Amino acid sequence: MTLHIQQAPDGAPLLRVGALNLEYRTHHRVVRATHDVSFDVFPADRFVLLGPSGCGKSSLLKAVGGFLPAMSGSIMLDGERVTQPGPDRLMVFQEFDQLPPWKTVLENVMFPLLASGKARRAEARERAGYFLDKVGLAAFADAYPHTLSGGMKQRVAIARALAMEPKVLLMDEPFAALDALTRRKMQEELLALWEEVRFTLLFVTHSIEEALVVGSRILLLSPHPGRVRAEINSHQFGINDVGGGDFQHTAQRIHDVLFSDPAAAQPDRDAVAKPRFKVVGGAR
Ligand SMILES: Nc1ncnc2c1ncn2[C@@H]1O[C@H](COP(=O)(O)OP(=O)(O)OP(=O)(O)O)[C@@H](O)[C@H]1O
Repeated sequence: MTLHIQQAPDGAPLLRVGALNLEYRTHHRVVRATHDVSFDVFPADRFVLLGPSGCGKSSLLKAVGGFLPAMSGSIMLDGERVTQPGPDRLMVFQEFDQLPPWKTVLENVMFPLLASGKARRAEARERAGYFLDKVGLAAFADAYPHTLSGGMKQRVAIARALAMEPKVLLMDEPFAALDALTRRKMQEELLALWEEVRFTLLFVTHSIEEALVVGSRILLLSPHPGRVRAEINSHQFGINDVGGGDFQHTAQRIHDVLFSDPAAAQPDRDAVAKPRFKVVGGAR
């Protein structure tokens, strides 16, 4: 089976978010979710949006997904403005009830391929089988979702999204509802899958550890309303680095940038060997 890996010409960003302001308007008030957020995601990035609860991470993901319109600013995917949802941006959520319970695992993965007209039945079956194998669920193709564990359901949701070969896979705290051991295993499996398929990932979490493990680049957002505090490269960390000195040091610095003195975001002279914090904003 041929997989189409997204390549942008000339190293251009695949996804470009510019000065994005997001708001929710109710009868009584207006809630500003993000303020002037800008970032670029390149092909095969594992780009993480990290920040405290309420800083607008999910709102950003919804906006990239085309479900939440921009109040101002822009979202460009592969040179096209994002104005509505599309099969080139698929989302995996935290909840375990993303799979229609009346369809088998195989039918669940085939469904978007058939519904979107992206593949006919035979090809959809082949693709679905391929990705179910990749997430270790080939033996459960005929099972129904209610017979699966939470982690298995998330694997099906990932297989279903990847089978569509989206330009960007959007994941909103996909492992947050899992127990610690399963969560760690799922992170490991996601990285193994990425090694094989090299998809582009936009991943939301409020766990610093998860951001460092899953991400190759991390955008740090301030508390509500979310503004960009800093951006770091984190590709050097993997699952086996958790607990190590460099990992802990970086995690502590991220914590400082996110939660305490914004001046901690300033690069210090003795931290040159560690991930570079590209400071985007100052104290606010
Ligand atoms: N449907 C909505 N209507 C009104 N306000 C909303 C709505 N959804 C989110 N908000 C507000 O927008 C802000 C950002 O919310 P969002 O869910 O994007 O944050 P988050 O960083 O993903 O938080 P968490 O980590 O807790 O999920 C919050 O102040 C929230 O109360």
